[in-house]
Amino acid sequence: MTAAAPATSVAASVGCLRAVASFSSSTYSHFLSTSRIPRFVKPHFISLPSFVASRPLVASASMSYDKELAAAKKAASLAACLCQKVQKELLQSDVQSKSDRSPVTVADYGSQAIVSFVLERELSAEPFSLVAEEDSGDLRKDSGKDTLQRITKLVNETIATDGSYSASPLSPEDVLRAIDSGKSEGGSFGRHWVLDPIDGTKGFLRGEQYAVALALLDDGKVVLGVLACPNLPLASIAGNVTSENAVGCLFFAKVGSGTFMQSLDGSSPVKVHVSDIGNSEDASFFESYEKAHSMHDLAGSIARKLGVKAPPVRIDSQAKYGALSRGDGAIYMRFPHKGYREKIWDHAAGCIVVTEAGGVVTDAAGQPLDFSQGRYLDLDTGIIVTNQKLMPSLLKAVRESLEEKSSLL
Ligand SMILES: Nc1ncnc2c1ncn2[C@@H]1O[C@H](COP(=O)(O)OS(=O)(=O)O)[C@@H](OP(=O)(O)O)[C@H]1O
Ligand SMILES: [Mg+2]
Ligand SMILES: [Mg+2]
Ligand SMILES: [Mg+2]
Repeated sequence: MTAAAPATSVAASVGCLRAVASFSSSTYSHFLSTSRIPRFVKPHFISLPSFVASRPLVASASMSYDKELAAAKKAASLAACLCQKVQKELLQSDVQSKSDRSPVTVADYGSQAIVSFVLERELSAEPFSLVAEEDSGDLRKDSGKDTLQRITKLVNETIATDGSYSASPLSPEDVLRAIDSGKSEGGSFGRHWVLDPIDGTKGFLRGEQYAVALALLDDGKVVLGVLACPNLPLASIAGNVTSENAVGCLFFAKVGSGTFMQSLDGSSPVKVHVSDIGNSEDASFFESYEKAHSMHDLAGSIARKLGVKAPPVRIDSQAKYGALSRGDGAIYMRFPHKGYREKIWDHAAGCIVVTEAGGVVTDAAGQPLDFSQGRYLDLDTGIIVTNQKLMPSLLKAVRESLEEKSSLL
């Protein structure tokens, strides 16, 4: 699945404003009054006073996270509106390069500013910690002034379409501050939002798949995740084909509650489930579009061992996790080249979207991903994702292929 359909993207972007409006803060005001221990008594950087230490250590199971999920859906949907607008008008001049030479666009910055703004507004009673991909360094330089003006305009226009924030428009300084709220280091204690404002920037630039990926960690565990995929068809993309033109999916998952998908223009959510294929010959697999991001030859050798007949489906971004969560394919394999360190924002939202849909996400050694170690994932070799039935044979094939590869070196 690659190309976005321009006509349907326009329809989705108009519609998504309706959907965002329906996540109004007033609809969950009752959750504010029934919330658990106030967030302001939960310090992130200092030693625990006894009244906080008495709080159950395993927070996730008993928490509802309803207002956080509503805020996350609203934030990601509004950010997706901004991205859709930019993708339609994409100009080469909008693309900057970070020091690692990865691309970054006005939409990456604008999306991060919007998510940060919306979460802070919607959850103002809670301390706010955000681990996010972008920072404002380049925008603060003289050479970034015009870009910053453009981002500020885009952010204000997008926020205005929602109608629930009546305050005066954000200044460029407000936008820089909102972007820089994303500098948190995360960790194993307390709550941290994790954001990839555009995952798959290269896909975004090609006019293809990308995702706004937002998750919440509580004491190091992912407890909710939202994936907005503006160009992903609402219908299945199994076999790399789709019969329908309508695009724009919002996946969301909360610990213990399953995974749901709705259209970005606000249809009712439907519960999704991973494929229940048990015979690997019938499975199809996803992998990164970019060869530089994952060793396609290694995934190919694993697929041959499993007897997979279908060719790989190459799409950008965590849209792969979303598509897998609804059963469009059964396996996702990702084997970065030596030396690359995976970031938590590239997997946190996708991971809970798949696991709550009944899937399994592990590293190449079969260990669950650990999101509690800061901005990076500390993992063995690669990431594999599939359903419960296929995981044992997939792990075996991965182990054998890795052994063969290392014996050749
Ligand atoms: N060398 C290398 N190896 C592995 N991964 C890398 C590498 N370089 C970048 N990245 C990260 O890949 C993110 C894009 O996700 P995907 O790999 O799924 O997309 S793609 O299909 O390859 O476009 C991409 O996320 P974004 O920067 O948000 O687009 C990067 O974090
Ligand atoms: Mg990037
Ligand atoms: Mg990314
Ligand atoms: Mg990104």
